[in-house]
Amino acid sequence: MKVIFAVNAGSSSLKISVYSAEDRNATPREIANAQVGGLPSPNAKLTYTRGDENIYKSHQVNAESQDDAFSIILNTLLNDQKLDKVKSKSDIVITCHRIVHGGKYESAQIITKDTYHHIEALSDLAPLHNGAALGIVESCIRKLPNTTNIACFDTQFHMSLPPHVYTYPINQERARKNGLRKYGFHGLSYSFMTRSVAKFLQKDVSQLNIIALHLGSGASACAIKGGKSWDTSMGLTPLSGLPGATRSGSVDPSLVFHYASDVGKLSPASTEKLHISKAEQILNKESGLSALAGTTDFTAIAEADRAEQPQHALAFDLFVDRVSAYIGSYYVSLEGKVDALVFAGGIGENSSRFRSAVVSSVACLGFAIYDDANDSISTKGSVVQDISSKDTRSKVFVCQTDEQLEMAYMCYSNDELWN
Ligand SMILES: Nc1ncnc2c1ncn2[C@@H]1O[C@H](COP(=O)(O)OP(=O)(O)O)[C@@H](O)[C@H]1O
Ligand SMILES: CC(=O)OP(=O)(O)O
Ligand SMILES: [Mg+2]
Repeated sequence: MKVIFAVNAGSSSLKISVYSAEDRNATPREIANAQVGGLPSPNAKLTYTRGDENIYKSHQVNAESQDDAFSIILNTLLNDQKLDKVKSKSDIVITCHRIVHGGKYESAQIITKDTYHHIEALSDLAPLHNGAALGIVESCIRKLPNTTNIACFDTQFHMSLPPHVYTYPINQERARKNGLRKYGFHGLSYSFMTRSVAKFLQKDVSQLNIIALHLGSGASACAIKGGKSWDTSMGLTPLSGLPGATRSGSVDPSLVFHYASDVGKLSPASTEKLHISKAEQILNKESGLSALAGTTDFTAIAEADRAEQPQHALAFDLFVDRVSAYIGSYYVSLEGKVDALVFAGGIGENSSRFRSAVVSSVACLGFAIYDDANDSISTKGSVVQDISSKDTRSKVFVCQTDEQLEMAYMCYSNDELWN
């Protein structure tokens, strides 16, 4: 029996799921799940579930960083007497980590000194993520000496992008030398969605074409052709494409030079290890929904009275517009052969109003939803839920994506990682 930890450091959350497996061929079974949301904050919220039992629903904790949140979750798990498979730190034999930027790694890797340094070198390309995730890897090396640490990359799913999609039209020698290309992110989520939707439709993964939307604090879209990533909206870094909670998404690159004269300088948030310019700080952390509406709480944005809070309405409409534009573009690049449009992520799974607005705006492509189904998505329901109206050619689904389960699945299905 092995106990696996799956650690997912998102930009605003830390999610850890604990799995047990009796043997190599058993499916990972989740025995506990803990999340700290609203990071970083002295009012962050801890949610903890053991089996079917909710222990904490929204318990206030002080977590100024992802690493603080990791210590809080580790202590919660170790102090829970009823979690009998995790009695001590030595019970945790595999810890898989979601690493957002993995450069050109095509598969999950055991973290050695070399892999660690390689991931560290990529940190500047994912300033909200890699550094935080590596801080947790370091904590695991220190605090869980029996564990093998495994890096599962957000980028690996997108290594199938064709050259005409991943290439930027810039000097090619410079592009190759500096690794300047589209990498794409949220790959663990897209890989989970692909497997789950194929299973739901009883189709072979290699026959599946979908337009998948992962809409969380970071938001992206992905065209999946024959079960593989064919195009995606994020690029060299997770900044491009759709706007996010605090990220601008794509803007005219020249905007940077007109924003203010000193944005090329190092941001005060830079550290010895991580160098970010003021421009990167502004576009990654001070833009997006928060710059438009003054909040990153999408429920508040979606439910606001349009006349009383026009800035909320603007943020909502702008997000609908950008998401719809990707759906249109990917519908064309998939030659109209689309099995389903799939919504996932904190916003995609929870905001029926947003799904409804997006699907209305792409109705000309033949998508339509059944309102009753859209309004009654249940987190206790199945992983994939169909919200399309009856007679549509292409389906609309909501998928409760699970990046942690995808990582556990990768470890279970890979001999090298398992042994
Ligand atoms: N019930 C809800 N209705 C609308 N939006 C929600 C709801 N729950 C969470 N969200 C939004 O989802 C986003 C966080 O998504 P999530 O995927 O958890 O983030 P992360 O990128 O940190 O993994 C936030 O913008 C939050 O406001
Ligand atoms: C890649 C990325 O933006 O991740 P998240 O949405 O978890 O912040
Ligand atoms: Mg996320």
